[in-house]
Amino acid sequence: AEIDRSSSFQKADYSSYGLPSVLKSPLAQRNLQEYDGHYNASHDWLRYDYYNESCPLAEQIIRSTLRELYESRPNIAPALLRLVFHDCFVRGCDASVLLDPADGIESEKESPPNESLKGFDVIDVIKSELEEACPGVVSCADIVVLAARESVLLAGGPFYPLFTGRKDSMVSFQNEATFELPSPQDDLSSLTESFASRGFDERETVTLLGAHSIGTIHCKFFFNRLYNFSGGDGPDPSIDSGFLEVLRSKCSSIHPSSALSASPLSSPSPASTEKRLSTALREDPGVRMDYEGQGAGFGTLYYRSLLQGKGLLFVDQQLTAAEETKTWVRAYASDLSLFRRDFGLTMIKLSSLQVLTVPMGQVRLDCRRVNWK
Ligand code: HEM
Repeated sequence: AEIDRSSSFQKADYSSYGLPSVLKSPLAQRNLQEYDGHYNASHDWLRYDYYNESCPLAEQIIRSTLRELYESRPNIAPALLRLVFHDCFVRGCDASVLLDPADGIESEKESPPNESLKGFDVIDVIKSELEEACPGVVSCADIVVLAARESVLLAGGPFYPLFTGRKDSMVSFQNEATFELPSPQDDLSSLTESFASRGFDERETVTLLGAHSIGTIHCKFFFNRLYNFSGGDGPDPSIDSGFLEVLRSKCSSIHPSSALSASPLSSPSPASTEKRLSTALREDPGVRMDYEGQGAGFGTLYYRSLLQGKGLLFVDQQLTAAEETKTWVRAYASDLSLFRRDFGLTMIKLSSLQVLTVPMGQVRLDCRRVNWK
């Protein structure tokens, strides 16, 4: 993509996004204390505007490249938002999800929960622009978090400030990706346990799942809810009946054998199964998360749908299964600005999980490969 280096973006001015007052909220204070503790403990090098001297245009280049690509491919925004979750949730935000399989590397990309991840080519484009501007300086891990931040903004979500200075991992963690990423079939207690293991409380878990306001979910991830829920022969009783018909008709073309069985993503899948799943994905039309065509509203529509029994994934609908989480679903359904504030703060927290900083890690020259000296 061509970069317009002449256009000068202003340095992020958080006041125009209303963040300073946000940062005074109790949730923010708690989060910031956690970040401070985190950074002071071992990560003194993550800081605001890390590339100020070494690559002053870095964030602008990421922004303008994405904006240009987004014009013709708006689905890159949901893809990159999902990518940051899958990177940061598995051993932290270290770009390990970007590594291709190679000698000695069993890549996370090839683990079943990552099978339908997209956006790797977009990261490559951004990386090559950055390499041209400042060779060997900007890490892939920073690109992943900054690209997700721009994607949220492009999709109509909030802006949030991010520290930079992450380094890239030299290993990929395929087993962890297979077993530790949550499953679309998780019930509420598995979901909250899984997010608690990464330091997110129930409120933050509800907040993060608001990312499912945008993008597409392939039918195979919820097909069992339409016909043979829990191994029985009826639909999931928590689905609104009119919505059930809509979903059945949207997913009528997929072959039931390609749908997930009871516990699909929690066990490793042999190569033959992966091939079958990829073929199935190509034939699966999926359902857009803003299926009712009410505009790509980032936020409240998702939570309002949950309150009406119109969640797509079982795990989404589980947010209404207990008061502790349902309270936040209700709050976000009716208060867009509360959701936007919390979402920004929780994305800051997600983007700061277990980062690698000097002297650990490296700045990969190609995000798909480790630099071997
Ligand atoms: C319990 C936790 C989660 C589970 C089980 C889960 C699962 C899924 C599944 C199965 C899909 C559909 C993929 C496809 O059809 O190809 C999806 C899509 C997506 N997920 Fe999640 N997800 C979770 C949490 C999150 C979080 C925390 C984020 C980001 C902060 C996120 C962002 C997205 C986005 C943006 C999409 C749409 C991707 C696209 O259209 O390309 N998810 N997720």
